[in-house]
Amino acid sequence: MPNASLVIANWKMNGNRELTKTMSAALREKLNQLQQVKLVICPPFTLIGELANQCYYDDIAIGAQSVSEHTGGAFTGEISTAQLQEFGVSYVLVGHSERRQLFAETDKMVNEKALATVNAGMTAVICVGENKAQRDEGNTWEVVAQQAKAALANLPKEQAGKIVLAYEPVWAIGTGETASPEQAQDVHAKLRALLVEQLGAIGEKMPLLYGGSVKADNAAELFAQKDIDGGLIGGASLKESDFVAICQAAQG
Ligand SMILES: O=C[C@H](O)COP(=O)(O)O
Repeated sequence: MPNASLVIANWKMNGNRELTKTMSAALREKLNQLQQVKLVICPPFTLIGELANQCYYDDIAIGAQSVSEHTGGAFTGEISTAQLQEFGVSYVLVGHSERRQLFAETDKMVNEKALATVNAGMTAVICVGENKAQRDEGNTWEVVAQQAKAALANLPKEQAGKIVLAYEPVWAIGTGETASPEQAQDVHAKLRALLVEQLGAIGEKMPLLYGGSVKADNAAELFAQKDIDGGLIGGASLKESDFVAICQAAQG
């Protein structure tokens, strides 16, 4: 039986005002059947206000796809934690592989962004994952552990409740090539142990999400794994019927 508790939509640089309406309406219709699953949507910055208005009366949380590690000032193109919070944002994706690869975000920046997010009272969804070459060379866990440890550096234990980890193998993102449930569970179990080692008993309860080509037809099997507590969904979060089906798979 799936035991997933958190499903996060990452629209990336997709979507428009219309999608904020149709997606929130589609989810609203099913919310009473999805009570065990926390739903979060991370639209592009410009759609956050509109989506927050659409979801105001629903139990759907709003997330941002990134945030600045700085609190304000001369950082053209950036956005601060306070500016996000003013629009009702309560989750922030941190260290997504696209940010790391395409926008040169380093482990140090990921750590600073995660700390800025939790210190502001929001939940940081820290993304980690190996690329194809790293997996083929047998370095998956080494890479993932190093990213996770760096991202969690200096995190006060009492803030651990505001951290979610998302394992996203880079080779599975947007490729249609999903990690098998066994491959994903293997990494999740190791991440669970790492969290317990670093943060103590709360590590047992911290949500661990899987992301990478999660679709309506493979979600249930992934979510049924012991240490997979939900999903970070890209492409399939842009179509109402697909995303609703994934959320239903999480509910079980
Ligand atoms: O943030 C979401 C992940 O990058 C997964 O994207 P995807 O579901 O399109 O593979």
